[in-house]
Amino acid sequence: MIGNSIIKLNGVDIFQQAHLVLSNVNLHVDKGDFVWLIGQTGSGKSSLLKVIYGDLNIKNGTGHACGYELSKLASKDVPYLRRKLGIVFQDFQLLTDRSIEQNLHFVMRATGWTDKKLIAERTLDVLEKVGLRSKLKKMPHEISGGEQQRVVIARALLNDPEIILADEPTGNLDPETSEEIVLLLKQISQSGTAVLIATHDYHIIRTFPSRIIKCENGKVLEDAVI
Ligand SMILES: Nc1ncnc2c1ncn2[C@@H]1O[C@H](COP(=O)(O)OP(=O)(O)OP(=O)(O)O)[C@@H](O)[C@H]1O
Repeated sequence: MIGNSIIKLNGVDIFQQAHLVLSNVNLHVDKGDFVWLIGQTGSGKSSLLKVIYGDLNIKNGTGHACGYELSKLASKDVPYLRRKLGIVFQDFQLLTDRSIEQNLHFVMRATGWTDKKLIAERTLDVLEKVGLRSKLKKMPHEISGGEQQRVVIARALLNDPEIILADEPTGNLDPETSEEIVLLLKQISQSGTAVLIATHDYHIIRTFPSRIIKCENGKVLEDAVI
């Protein structure tokens, strides 16, 4: 980390194959920031997130995420970068054939946790943070959609990330449950973990006003308004 800076992109060009999706991207996200990411379908939101989690290389410019220099990121570094990022995406849902506890243990073992006592303690700790300690033994289908999303957030918190990246975290939820999820993410940001949320849900942005960045016409615009 450079000071309080968690994400720092300076003059970065982002390509999908030969197509320049976003040019001259300048973005700073600091510890504890809560940032909305908006933009029309195809405007480059996912591409920007992919750069941050090391799934897309940067061309030109300089980029840092959680202390890693993105232009020099080797494939072997990617799993370590990912441990510093909590990912809350539609594509990373819970494993349906395992309990909440087993879902969390699975990720912990995959990210290098071995001590059974520490695994058990951390599992309860993150479930406590999202208010679901009592659901430890439940299967995903035995809890609501909003509770499942809370477990996904708990899973993202396991390795004490510097930032949570969330892509449409309220996509499948009713308005009331959406507000509960965003309130939880807001509280997480207030405890020091930065939060960056890509969304098309302007209602939820109005409910939780904060900094908005927008992908538009191949640029990332700061202080966007909706
Ligand atoms: N794997 C890929 N190969 C080639 N082009 C791609 C790839 N993924 C995305 N693109 C293109 O890059 C551009 C930006 O796409 P991206 O998925 O970043 O947009 P988005 O803002 O996240 O859209 P949405 O809101 O639909 O998720 C689009 O023109 C898209 O067609």
